[in-house]
Amino acid sequence: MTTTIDAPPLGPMLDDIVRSHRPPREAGSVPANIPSLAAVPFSRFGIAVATAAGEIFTSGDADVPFSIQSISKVFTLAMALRRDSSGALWSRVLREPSGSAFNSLVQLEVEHGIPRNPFINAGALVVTDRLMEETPDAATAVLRFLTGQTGEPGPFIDEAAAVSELSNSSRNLALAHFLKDFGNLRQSAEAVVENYVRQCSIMMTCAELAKAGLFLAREGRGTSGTVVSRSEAKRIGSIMLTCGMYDAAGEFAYRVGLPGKSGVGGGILVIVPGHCAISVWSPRLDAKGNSLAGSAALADLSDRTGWSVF
Ligand SMILES: NC(=O)CC[C@H](N)C(=O)O
Repeated sequence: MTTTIDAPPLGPMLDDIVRSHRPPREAGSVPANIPSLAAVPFSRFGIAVATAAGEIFTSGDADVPFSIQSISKVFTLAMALRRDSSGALWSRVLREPSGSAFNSLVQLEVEHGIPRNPFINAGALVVTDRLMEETPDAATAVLRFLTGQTGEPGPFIDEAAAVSELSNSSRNLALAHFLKDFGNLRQSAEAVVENYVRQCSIMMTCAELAKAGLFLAREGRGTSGTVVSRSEAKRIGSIMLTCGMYDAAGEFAYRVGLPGKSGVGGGILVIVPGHCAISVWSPRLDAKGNSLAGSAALADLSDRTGWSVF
């Protein structure tokens, strides 16, 4: 990695990324099961970089809250690992790329209720179930964690969006019932899906999300102390790289070369270990459920800066 944070100047570069990648016309899709996301204008585009040194650079709609959706899976995993000193979580969920859609049922049945990784829906349901063992209202605990990391009261749960997603959650309920049938869920399927959907409905801005993810770029050290150990931070980054973009993880690693986690709200969180956390948001999605313009912008940014783990 030859390029440093401030050369070339990051602020003007981010402005240029926004100019180049903000969608000029409607393209891509919105998720069918989350009605509130269809109402977000296609032309929204924001980007933020939070540096290990404590600086924050933003451009475009970086201060507009959006639904973090599956990006929440990174934070729930970090929270669960903090409570999992025995490593028992890893007997309930694997760490392998799935090569399947994030909400696929097929693999879970064939593989006897052990999800491939914590970043597909089945794996995230197991992680949420683990959090609920100590904290029944896990979604509120996730919100508190994020508020703590951003140092601002900004993040909030869009409860109306959660209610509407919950009434369209047959597939996630099916996954949860499969997990329960295989003995891999302690709480009821309904309670786990409700917490999961509420954690997905957390609203954050790009600036807040980049700040919240910074501990992963700083060997586990967050804004107010250690979040996870150095080796856990490395491992979460490894799972982001191999599984964070579902069945497009290989393509994203090829184009961007950095650990990332997407959500169907159109956000992507990316980690440059030792340097910074980047978040980008553009609401329209490709066929795999990843932000269309967001992925392109990150490929462009990593090419311009040389930021890569390779
Ligand atoms: N990939 C995602 O962001 C999926 C999250 C969404 N809440 C779902 O479960 O379908």
